[in-house]
Amino acid sequence: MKIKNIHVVGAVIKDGNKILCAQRGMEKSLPGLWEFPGGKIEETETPQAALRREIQEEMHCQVEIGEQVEHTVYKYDFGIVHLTTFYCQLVEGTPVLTEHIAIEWLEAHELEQLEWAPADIPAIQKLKQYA
Ligand SMILES: Nc1nc2c([nH]c(=O)n2[C@H]2C[C@H](O)[C@@H](COP(=O)(O)OP(=O)(O)OP(=O)(O)O)O2)c(=O)[nH]1
Repeated sequence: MKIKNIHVVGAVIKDGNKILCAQRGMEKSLPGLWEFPGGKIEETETPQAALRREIQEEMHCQVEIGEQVEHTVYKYDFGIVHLTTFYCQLVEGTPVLTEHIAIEWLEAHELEQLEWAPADIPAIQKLKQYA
């Protein structure tokens, strides 16, 4: 069977020096690992539109999307994830937990304390470097 390509966007939501980190549920793929909130890009969407939609759905917030942080391609056993992360600012609302089991606000140099989804590691490195 052909392995599927999964196009995903993630939001690096910054508030001052802190970055929002979200923990995946235990019943999902990559259980309990940390990620940037976001999700799959639907066929008709731009990455930015997908990210705005996902953050609204998952965290009940509105974000303004800035520059790209990183683009990574990572092969998991369930598919090849093409992950693009963008800097974001909250413009309305306070993040609430709907799909995730925990959130943390950490400084860039603290991000490595968490166990991240493997596709996120290049973004974590980059954020640390530019902090
Ligand atoms: N949102 C998000 N997803 C990520 C990141 N890193 C990473 O490998 N992923 C993976 C996890 C999922 O396989 C996919 C995102 O899909 P999703 O958020 O729409 O799906 P999900 O977790 O509800 O779905 P599933 O994989 O359990 O079916 O990308 C990240 O930083 N943010």
